[in-house]
Amino acid sequence: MNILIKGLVKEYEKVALSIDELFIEGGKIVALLGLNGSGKTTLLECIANFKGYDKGIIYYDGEEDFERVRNKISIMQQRPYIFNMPVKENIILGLRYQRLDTKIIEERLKKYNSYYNLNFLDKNAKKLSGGEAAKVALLRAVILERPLLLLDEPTANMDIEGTLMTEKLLKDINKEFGTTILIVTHDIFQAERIADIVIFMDKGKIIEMNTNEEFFNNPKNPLVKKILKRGEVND
Ligand SMILES: Nc1ncnc2c1ncn2[C@@H]1O[C@H](COP(=O)(O)OP(=O)(O)OP(=O)(O)O)[C@@H](O)[C@H]1O
Repeated sequence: MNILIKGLVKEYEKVALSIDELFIEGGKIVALLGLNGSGKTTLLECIANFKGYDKGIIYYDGEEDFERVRNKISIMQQRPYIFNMPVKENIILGLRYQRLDTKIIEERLKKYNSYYNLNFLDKNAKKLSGGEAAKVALLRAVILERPLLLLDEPTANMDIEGTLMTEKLLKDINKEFGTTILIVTHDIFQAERIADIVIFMDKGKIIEMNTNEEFFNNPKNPLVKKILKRGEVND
C-alpha cells in the first residue's frame, strides 16, 4: 500500500508534527529515525488514525476515507497492550475476530512463531518479560498479513537474537506479500540492515529522506551527518 501525506499537522500543546508532503511507495521497508520527541510516534499514530490530526490529508493507495482502509493496516505500538490471557490468545486475537477457520489460525501461528519459537504459548501474557511481550505484540500485528505494517520501536526491548529474527521476519513478509513496513527505530544499524528508504525527523519535520545507500553514504543534513559520524566511531 502506498501512502501520500499532504499538509499534515498534529498539535498537542505545541506542534508535534508538520509535514508538507510525504510519499511512501508501496512494498518498501521504511525506517523512521530521529531524536526523542521528534514526532515519529505521532506520524505513525496519524497514519493509523488513532487520535486524528489538525490539518492535512492522508491517502492510502489514493483512498482518503480511512474507514475503507482500516482493515488493511496493523500497528504495533511503542508500549503494546498485553491482554490478561494466554500468550497464544494474545497473538491470534485479530484472527479470532475475523472468525477464520481454526486450522488456518493454527497454521499461521506455527508459521510466524517459527521465527521466535516461543515455548510458553499457554502462559499468561501478563507475566512476560519486556522482550517476550514485544515478540507477542509483533506476532499479533504480523499474523494479520495486512498490506501496511506500522511498527514503533518493535525491537527496543529484544535481545540480539530476537532483534535479528524480527528483521528476518520483516524482510520475509515484505518479500512474500509486498508488505509496506514503516518501522520507528533508534538503531541506525538496524535501519541500515533492513530499510529500503530512511527518513530522519527533527522537531516534527522530515529533515532527510533518501534511499538506504544515499542516506548512509551521502547524508545532506548537518544533524544527520553529525549523528551518522558518531555512529561510525561508536561514540
Ligand atoms: N499525548 C500527548 N500529549 C501532549 N504532548 C504529546 C503527546 N504525545 C506526544 N506529545 C509531544 O509530541 C512531540 C512528539 O512526540 P512523539 O512521541 O511523536 O516523538 P518520538 O519521535 O516518537 O519520540 P521517542 O523517540 O521519544 O519515542 C513531543 O514533543 C511530545 O512531548
